[in-house]
Amino acid sequence: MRTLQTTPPSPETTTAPLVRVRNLSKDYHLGSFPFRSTVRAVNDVSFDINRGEIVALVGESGSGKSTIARILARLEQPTGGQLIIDGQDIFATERRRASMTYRSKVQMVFQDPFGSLNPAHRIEHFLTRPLQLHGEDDSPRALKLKLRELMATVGLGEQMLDRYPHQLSGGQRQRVAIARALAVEPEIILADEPTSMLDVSVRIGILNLMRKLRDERGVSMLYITHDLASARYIADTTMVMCAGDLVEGGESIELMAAPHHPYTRLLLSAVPDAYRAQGIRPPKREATGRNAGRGAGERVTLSPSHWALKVPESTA
Ligand SMILES: Nc1ncnc2c1ncn2[C@@H]1O[C@H](COP(=O)(O)OP(=O)(O)OP(=O)(O)O)[C@@H](O)[C@H]1O
Repeated sequence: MRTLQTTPPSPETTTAPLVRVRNLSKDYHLGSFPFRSTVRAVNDVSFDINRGEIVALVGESGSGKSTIARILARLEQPTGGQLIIDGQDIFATERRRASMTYRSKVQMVFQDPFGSLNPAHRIEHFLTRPLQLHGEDDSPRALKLKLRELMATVGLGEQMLDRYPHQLSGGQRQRVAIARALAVEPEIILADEPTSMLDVSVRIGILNLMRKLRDERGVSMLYITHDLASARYIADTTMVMCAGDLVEGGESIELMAAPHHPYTRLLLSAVPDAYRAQGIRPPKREATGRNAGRGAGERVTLSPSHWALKVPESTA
C-alpha cells in the first residue's frame, strides 16, 4: 500500500490555480532525411485551471487539443514549456516519467469507452486495483464498501461489478472509466472527447455526471471537445484552439455570447441552433459551479494570468 502525503495544503496552495501551463509547445518530426518536416502541434500555449473548475478546450480536428491533454497526462513529452501543479514544476522535477503521486492527482478519461477497458476482465477488476493502491484500509470489507460507493457515485448499480465490458452499453462503460479515474481521488480529470463516441441520448448523462463531480467533489477538469454547445453546458471557462495556438479564452457563457476572435465566431456559426431554427427564444441558462450567481452577459473579473491570449490586434 502506498503512503500519500497527508500534510494539509497551505492557504496559499488552496487559492492558487491547481494547474498552470506556461509556454507549452510540441513539435512532431515526420519523415527522415532529406525529407524531414516538422509539425508544430502546440504553439506557446499558456493557461490556468483552478480548483473545482471545468475548463473546455475546443477547436477543430488537428488544432492540438488532444496533444495538450496527452502532455498533461504525461503520455507525451513537450518540446518546451512549463507545467506547474500544486506549485510543483513537473517537467523539471519529474523529467522522464510521472510519479505515483502525479498519477493519483491527474487522471485521464479517453474518448473510446470500448477500447479503454480490457474485455477479459470484469468491471470489479478495473476499480479494485486503483482503490487498493490509493486506500488506507484494503480489507475485503472496506474494499467492498468503496466499490459500492464508487459505482453509486457514477450512477451504476453494484450488480454491474460482476459484468464484463461487452455486457455494458457505451454510456455505462464510460461511467466505469470515470469511476476508475475517480478511484484514486484525483484533483483533476483530463477528459478527451468523453462523449463523442456515445449515442446522443446518453451524452447528457455523462456531462451531468462531470458537473456533479465538480460541484460535489470539487474535481477540476480539462474537457476536450469539438462541441461548443456541450462546453457551454458544463465548462466554467472555454479556451479556443486553432492550428496549435490558443486564440481566445473566457468565461464560457460570456465567450459564446460575445466571441472576439473570428475563428471562435466561425466555430459558433457552425453550431446548430434548434431554438433559432424554430423561431423560439432560448431559455436562460443557470450558471453552476464557479459561475453560480452570475447571469449570462454579466461581466466577470478574470485573473490577468488566467490565460495568455493571442488575439490579433484587429479583433482584440
Ligand atoms: N504522434 C504524432 N505524430 C505526428 N503528428 C502528430 C502526432 N499526434 C498529433 N499530430 C499532429 O499534431 C496536430 C494536432 O493533433 P491533435 O490530435 O492534438 O489535434 P486535436 O485538436 O486533438 O484533433 P482531434 O480532435 O482530431 O483529435 C495535428 O496536425 C496532428 O496531425
